[in-house]
Amino acid sequence: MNQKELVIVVDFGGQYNQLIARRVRENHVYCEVYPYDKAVAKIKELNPMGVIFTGGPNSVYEDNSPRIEKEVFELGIPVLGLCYGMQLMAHTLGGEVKSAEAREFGKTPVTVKTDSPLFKGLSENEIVWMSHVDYVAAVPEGFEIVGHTANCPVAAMQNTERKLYAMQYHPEVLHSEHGKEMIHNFLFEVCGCHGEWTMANYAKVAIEEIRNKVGNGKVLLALSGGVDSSVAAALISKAVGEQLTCIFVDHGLMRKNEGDEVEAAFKDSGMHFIRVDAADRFLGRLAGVEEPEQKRKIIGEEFIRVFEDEGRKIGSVDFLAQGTIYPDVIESGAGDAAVIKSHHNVGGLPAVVDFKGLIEPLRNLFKDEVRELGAELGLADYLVWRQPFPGPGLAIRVMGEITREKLDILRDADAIFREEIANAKLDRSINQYFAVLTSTRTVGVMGDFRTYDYTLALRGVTTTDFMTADWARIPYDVLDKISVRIVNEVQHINRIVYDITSKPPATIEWE
Ligand SMILES: Nc1ncnc2c1ncn2[C@@H]1O[C@H](COP(=O)(O)OP(=O)(O)OP(=O)(O)O)[C@@H](O)[C@H]1O
Ligand SMILES: O=c1[nH]c(=O)c2[nH+]cn([C@@H]3O[C@H](COP(=O)(O)O)[C@@H](O)[C@H]3O)c2[nH]1
Ligand SMILES: NC(=O)CC[C@H](N)C(=O)O
Ligand SMILES: [Mg+2]
Repeated sequence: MNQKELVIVVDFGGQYNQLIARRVRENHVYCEVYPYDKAVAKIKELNPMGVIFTGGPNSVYEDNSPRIEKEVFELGIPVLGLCYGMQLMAHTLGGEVKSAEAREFGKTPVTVKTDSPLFKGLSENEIVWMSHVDYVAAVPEGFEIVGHTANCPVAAMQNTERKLYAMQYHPEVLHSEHGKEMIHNFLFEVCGCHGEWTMANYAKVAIEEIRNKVGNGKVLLALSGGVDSSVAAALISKAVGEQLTCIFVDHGLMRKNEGDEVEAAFKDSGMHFIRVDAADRFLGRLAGVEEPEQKRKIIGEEFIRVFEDEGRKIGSVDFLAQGTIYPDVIESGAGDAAVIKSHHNVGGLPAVVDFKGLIEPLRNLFKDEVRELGAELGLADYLVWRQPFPGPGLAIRVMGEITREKLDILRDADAIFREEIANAKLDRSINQYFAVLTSTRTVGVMGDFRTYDYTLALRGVTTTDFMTADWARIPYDVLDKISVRIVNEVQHINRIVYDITSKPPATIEWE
């Protein structure tokens, strides 16, 4: 890994911080994220090419808002402040930050100075994504304003001599139309990066690291057959071969036929593979539980207990490996970010675990990077391009209490939905699609009889990183075919709705 090309993102608690890291990496510059209170020590230790401050929910003029040591601006390393990061830069260096009367939110036209290195190659009028109430009312001495909007006097500022730059908006979000170019400009025009970091390098370093950590020990990998754990399996197997055993837990919350499909895919892969039938365990513990976070925690814990039991059977297993990726970590509330959902493999992990250590070689990667790595490792296309399926499975797609009957209804409906999406050749363009069994019942009429049955919701989204998503525009005739088939073929569903919310404000899964 070319550490010379490192950029450090300083996390002030924004929800999209990992996206910044991702944008940097898209430029083949390696990037790591550190919380604001540990960042300066890391910056001094690692001497990165550049530093980026993220946004965050606080206001700099409040007493307990996150700060950073002033010396970070004096190290001669370029700094780019975004949103809260810009406000903090202004505040720390003697500028003024105030609260505005109204929030500026959403796509906003901005006027920029194209002679700033940040805007090289762009036009004077750009569209950017704003999300703030506070604004910089006066820039610090030595700074010039290089961007403004109708409501925001300082949308971008710079001090080229000290290599300090800032933007009030979020270039990392795709809604900022040339945000990628602005980040590229910071990396290449300001920091002087060359972009030499690749997935082939990542694989090489990760394999080395796993080997060193594991030594002669044994590793148990939680393998779901999904993209992440399949890629983790390939990586760990390359690193420690026979020392790896893969455990697939069939928790009774899988989609139709999925258990058998996963078994078929891995049984003859050359890796040690064990399928555990744990449906009774999981469904027993989930009986009567309605609250989504509680379901997630129970599933997270039960997974671990199953792995521990299997570990004991194999004897002296040292490490538990999981296909955890960056979004799992951030959405479970890493650093100062709010907890949106406890992903079973992170926030749902019990405090006491019967293993010496965890191995999570994909913990810093985004979904599309994982796929790129999978392809690099020679994984089959159908595994690399599978749509993601959450570890808690159908438990978070049956709203409220889970019963075997509801699971069966959902499985059948979901299978029809997936089949028709594949028939319409939409399975690559819609990145995730599934059915949700709501707990709402409504009145219908079927063959002259009154029915009082469940409402099924269909969800389809387009996204690359699963951190933000748009609802998929599935053609009406495809939706119609799906609706007719499900109501005809699956008992106890008499109404179907299609989810037309993006993320944010909704999430992809319903629980
Ligand atoms: N049924 C399962 N059996 C064993 N391990 C599992 C199971 N479901 C999830 N896991 C573990 O939890 C991790 C996170 O689950 P997650 O669904 O995010 O990833 P994945 O299944 O590997 O990939 P994908 O996101 O494509 O579904 C997995 O990588 C795997 O280590
Ligand atoms: O392994 C997982 N364990 C979980 O607990 C979990 N919750 C959500 N997801 C998946 O993560 C992506 C984002 O989902 P949300 O927008 O619903 O948070 C989507 O791809 C979801 O399917 C999970 N995956
Ligand atoms: N998104 C942000 O970083 C917001 C920063 C600050 N809390 C504001 O509202 O202006
Ligand atoms: Mg999965």
